[in-house]
Amino acid sequence: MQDIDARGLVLLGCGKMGSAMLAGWLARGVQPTTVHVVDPNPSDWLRGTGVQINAGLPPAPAVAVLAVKPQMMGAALPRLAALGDGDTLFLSIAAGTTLASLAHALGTQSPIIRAMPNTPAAVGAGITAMIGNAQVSADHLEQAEQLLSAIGAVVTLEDESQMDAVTGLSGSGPAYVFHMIEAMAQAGMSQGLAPDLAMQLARATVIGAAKLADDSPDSAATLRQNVTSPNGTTAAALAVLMDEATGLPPLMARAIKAAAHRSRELAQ
Ligand SMILES: NC(=O)C1=CN([C@@H]2O[C@H](COP(=O)(O)OP(=O)(O)OC[C@H]3O[C@@H](n4cnc5c(N)ncnc54)[C@H](O)[C@@H]3O)[C@@H](O)[C@H]2O)C=CC1
Ligand SMILES: O=C(O)[C@@H]1CCC=N1
Repeated sequence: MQDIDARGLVLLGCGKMGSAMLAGWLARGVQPTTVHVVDPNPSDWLRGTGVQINAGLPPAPAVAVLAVKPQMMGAALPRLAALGDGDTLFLSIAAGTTLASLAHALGTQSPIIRAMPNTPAAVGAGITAMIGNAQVSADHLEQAEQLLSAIGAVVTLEDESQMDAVTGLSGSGPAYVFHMIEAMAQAGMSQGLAPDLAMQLARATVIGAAKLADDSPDSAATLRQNVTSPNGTTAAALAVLMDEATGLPPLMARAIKAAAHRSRELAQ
């Protein structure tokens, strides 16, 4: 992060994802005074970090991170278009906003990386996929890796067209798991449990299963089989969940297809 200490970092938009990233960078030792945040609604947390808020921007920061809603990009980008010295790396996490449209606004010679993180970034357990345009050097990629690894794992894509599927799978994915907690708790209530107990059991089950999946060398399929006694209760439930026509696989396929489709729509 030496380059950032010397040249500064600009963060455009500091909502849920911007603040998760900023918290990760500060925890990694980025100096607050080198970070310049632009956001019309700075949170109390942001004000307490010691970063520069809505002040003058350095003309050629090491990195400018774009974390506003895709619909806000049009209004927000002109502020950044004047920045950069040809070596300033632009890093966008906006869903659906393509490298081509970013280059159109920021200059076709600008190095730009498009990335897709997810909200577990807030606890350092995110996963981000990224891809850069032709102007991005190995140093830029390393810089982006350093910044994004402060909030979790990082993978590099081979082709930008993969980004819509990534957005549908891991970008939006935490919401599917949270909804599963809601649905499991609701189902427990339908079987006679009190709401608080049902929610406690559902949350703890998802957290425990996620930890086990993380710690164990076994595949998800093996971990599933380990729960499933022959002709037992789990087998009865999985017969419903694994039904080819009405089970979870076709439902999840439709959900992720809808998210990927929306990601493509946002690019229009
Ligand atoms: N929330 C999520 O799970 C994920 C979101 N993303 C992407 O991250 C981006 C930000 O999403 P969130 O953090 O969830 O949204 P958010 O609504 O929490 O944050 C957006 C921030 O941008 C600020 N803002 C609005 N207009 C602005 C302007 N003209 N200049 C500067 N700042 C401005 C708002 O005040 C707000 O603090 C979006 O593009 C989204 O597609 C990517 C991965 C996951
Ligand atoms: O819902 C959205 O559009 C953003 C992108 C991925 C997760 N949240």
